[in-house]
Amino acid sequence: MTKLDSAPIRIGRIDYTNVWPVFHHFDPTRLRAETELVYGMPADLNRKLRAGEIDVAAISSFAYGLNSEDYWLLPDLSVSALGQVQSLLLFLKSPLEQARDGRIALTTTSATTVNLLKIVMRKFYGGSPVYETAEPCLDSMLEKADAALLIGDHAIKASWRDHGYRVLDLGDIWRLWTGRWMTFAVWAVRKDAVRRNPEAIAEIYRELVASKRRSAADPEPLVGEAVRRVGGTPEYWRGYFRGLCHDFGPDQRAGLSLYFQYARELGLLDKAVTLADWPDSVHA
Ligand SMILES: C=C(O[C@@H]1C=C(C(=O)O)C=C[C@H]1O)C(=O)O
Repeated sequence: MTKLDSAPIRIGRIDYTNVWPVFHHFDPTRLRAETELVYGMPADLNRKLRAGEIDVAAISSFAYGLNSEDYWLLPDLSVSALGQVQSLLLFLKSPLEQARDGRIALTTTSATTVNLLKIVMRKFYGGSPVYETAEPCLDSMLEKADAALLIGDHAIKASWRDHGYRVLDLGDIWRLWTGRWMTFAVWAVRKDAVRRNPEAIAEIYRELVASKRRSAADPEPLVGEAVRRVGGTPEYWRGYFRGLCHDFGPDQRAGLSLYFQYARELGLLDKAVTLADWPDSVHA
């Protein structure tokens, strides 16, 4: 065995509640493979997977589109929704008519949703705002901008505040204009990591799918933990998890393909994207 073969597999875990169903029952200590969990915001994990600092991760689906030739998708895992998500939110300080050609602050943590917002503004609303990237803090973002985009738990916590802003849910808008599902995150593995250690990746994959199934069968443990760790009510979290889908079937793939097509039309991506599943996962 070479040294590389025995290095732990580094698994990226998005530090937002939306991925909990896939990770909640995933216990790395039970695996035969040696692993290390790396927590981060989606944008950090996108960069780390690209740089080979981690091997397999939940990442922004847009980041898969940028680097698809180096990655395989772990089949049937995603963070998707048909319509409202509750954690991909544009907070409007100014009327939409003004924000459309005004100034919009984008959270540093996202890749999929910032580009979804660009598609929405250009293609659906016919606007061309100036974008600036900012740390995910609603108050400082809106000091100078007409609107602010937050995702994940930052969006959820901001939505609970008595802020007085009009709020648009990007999942809702995508469904309204396209009728499609949207996929915000996928699980991707580096092709070189699979070549080095196919059995370990297969084991990790099996355990992630098992966790997803257990969570879908009984979300209550996740609901309880979300209340304890993030706040809010059990009813809120039941509704939140119900609105998310962690499968990646034909409907989700069709929605994501349309998003990639629009992103390419607008020059946000410079090539067409093929959704390529890890072929050996069938043996996992
Ligand atoms: C549903 C969500 O999906 C996500 C959105 C992402 C993005 O915009 O890049 C990346 C991963 C997920 O966290 C969310 O953040 O609330």
